[in-house]
Amino acid sequence: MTEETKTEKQTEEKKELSLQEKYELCLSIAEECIKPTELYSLLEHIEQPLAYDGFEPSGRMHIAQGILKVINVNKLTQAGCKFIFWVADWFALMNNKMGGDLKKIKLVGQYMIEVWKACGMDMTNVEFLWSSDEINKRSNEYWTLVLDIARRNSVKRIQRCGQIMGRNNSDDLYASQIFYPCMQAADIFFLKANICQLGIDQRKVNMLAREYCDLKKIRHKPVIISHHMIMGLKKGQAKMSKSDPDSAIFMEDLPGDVNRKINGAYCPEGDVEKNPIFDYLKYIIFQKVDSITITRKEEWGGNVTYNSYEEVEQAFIKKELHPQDLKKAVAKVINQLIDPVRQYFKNNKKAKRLLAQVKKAVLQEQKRKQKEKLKNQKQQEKEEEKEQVKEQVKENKTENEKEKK
Ligand SMILES: N[C@@H](Cc1ccc(O)cc1)C(=O)O
Repeated sequence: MTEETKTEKQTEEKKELSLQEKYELCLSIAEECIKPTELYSLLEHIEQPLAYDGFEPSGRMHIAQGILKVINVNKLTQAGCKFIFWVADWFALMNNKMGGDLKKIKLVGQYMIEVWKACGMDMTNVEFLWSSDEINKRSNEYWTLVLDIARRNSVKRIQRCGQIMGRNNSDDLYASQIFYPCMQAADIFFLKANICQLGIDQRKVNMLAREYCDLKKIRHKPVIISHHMIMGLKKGQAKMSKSDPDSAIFMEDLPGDVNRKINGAYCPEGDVEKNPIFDYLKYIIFQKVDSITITRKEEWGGNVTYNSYEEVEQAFIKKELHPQDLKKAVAKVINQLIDPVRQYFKNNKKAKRLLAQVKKAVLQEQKRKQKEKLKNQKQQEKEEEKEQVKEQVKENKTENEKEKK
């Protein structure tokens, strides 16, 4: 094990925590918590609260889905929770992922579970449940819930949840994308989750579930602990994007990919706001290591070790630390953090085969999407041409009329 990874934070060790410590550990995940007082009471009165997160198996896995999720899940299980990962295979299908091919979606789901296992998720109190299996097992209960949620909400209200499927409010939705939010809200009650531990992009549907509790007079509403969404690496990219491979580090990126992407990342000198490198430092790196060492020539200030995120931030703001030197150190730590995943997929035969299948499916999906985009472009061009012809005819007509007069 290397120097950096040897100093993994204590949160990953098992020790009995006080109520206050558990509460603070849970809150440390939150960009937003609704509501902290309810969270406290939950931890106080329930022996093992149930937390859940869901994910669409939809392609490659970026570092936020990988390492950030592991950090959050480990914190919650250490705080005494049980954690359910909802493998949202049907949701990926409804959202037209992997060309709507459930077989491919399931393959990606298996791959994602393997990655989490490989990068240090403590599995003791973690369970993976596949949405299609669980819904089929208790289908009456599930669909009764979904229909009740659907009948109590307007189409407009459901459309406003578009962000949970990566859609804008103004986007045209498929009919399946109207089912989707109703089903996601139902999941919370179906799974009997006490805590919704999803990204802040999922807050609208979690709020809808809390509103549903008001309508149904359900006393204990689910507590929402929403985590931060890590920025994309390029300038102005608010979030990581699977369609732009350089916007994020992916869990099976090679060292050369990591170095290139971090080197090309937006990191303006002296500015820590809207700076993705600082997002990585705060939410990933300093969650996993206690210090980071910058190696540089004597003439540039010599080597220096920072023992906290705040120390790096201060040095950067004071311009004692140059973006280039920082990037080199950041790339090195990221490479160390994802190396166990690389090794696992290299050395474990079954995992290796799975990765090859996933890569093939992802490639097919990319091609399909490109084709679809091209088709849409052509369609649009055709429509524009039609419009132009119409305009022309109109103009000619008025010309003729003028001449007649
Ligand atoms: N909407 C989530 C996936 C999800 C699906 C169902 C859930 O109950 C929870 C989460 C995503 O975009 O990744």
